[in-house]
Amino acid sequence: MSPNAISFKTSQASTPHILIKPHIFEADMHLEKTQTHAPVACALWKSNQVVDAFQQNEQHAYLNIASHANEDRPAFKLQLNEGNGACFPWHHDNAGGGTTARDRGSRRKITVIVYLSEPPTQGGELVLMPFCKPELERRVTPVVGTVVAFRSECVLHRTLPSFCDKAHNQRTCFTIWLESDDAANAPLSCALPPELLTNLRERRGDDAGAVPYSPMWREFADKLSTSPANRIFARLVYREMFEASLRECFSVGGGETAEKRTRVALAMHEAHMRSASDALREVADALTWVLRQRIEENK
Ligand SMILES: O=C(O)CCC(=O)C(=O)O
Ligand SMILES: [Fe+2]
Repeated sequence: MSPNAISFKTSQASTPHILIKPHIFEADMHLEKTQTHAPVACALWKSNQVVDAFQQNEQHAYLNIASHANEDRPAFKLQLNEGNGACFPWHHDNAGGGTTARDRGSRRKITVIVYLSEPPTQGGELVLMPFCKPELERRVTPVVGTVVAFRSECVLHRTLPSFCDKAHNQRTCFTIWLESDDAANAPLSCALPPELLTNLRERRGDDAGAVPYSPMWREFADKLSTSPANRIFARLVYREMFEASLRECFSVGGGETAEKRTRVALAMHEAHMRSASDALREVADALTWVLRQRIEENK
């Protein structure tokens, strides 16, 4: 298995920075040695059963799940989390990536995870956080026999720090990504309704802040929650949550290496946020207002 890494892109053009997640390893099914070591999982990958299940269900037709043959199949990975607090920070699964079958992050639509071990002694849950919908937050305990499928292009998610004291409760799973032919990562149009633009303009006046946010921002947030476009705002709206999870993920193990890794991860996060335009920030502030309202309502 090889270390699981995260790639950060600070702009559309820049080459990604790669940082490894301590104590998390993965094996890519495109590699022959993985196929040999995991023949059952490999047979499932090659059978396209999971793709078929999504394609044949009319309810999922809008997702446009694509079929791929042989080497062109989307990623299928085995994952081992050794514990010691190892975790994934908040992310979407289609945040860029290359164009080869192995690294085609941009078309991912659905993530299917099959858990394979006893639950960790502590933590390790997968947390799903639909955009601006705190009432829909879900936690999944990673226990053998559990299968979870979610729209990873638009649902922010992470795993919580995992601790285990026995070999059989090291967190193991395999992950199947389903892609669509429409490039979910392409430049996104999610036009603001004109009333919301007017609302922003009014708020920008001399009496800044005196004009309230329009309740229509709630509807806009709802639309965004099922669109990959929410990725543009997620880091700004959930900035503290992102930061805390990056610290948790990269400081595992302590010492100089962990400190350096954490510093780099946080610097990338900051750079991402700094690169946001003023207009984007303004919209993110309005969406943050929606999120805070909803958190209050759910108390
Ligand atoms: O291990 C999990 O439960 C989630 C992993 C994940 O989010 C990913 O591989 O992108
Ligand atoms: Fe993910």
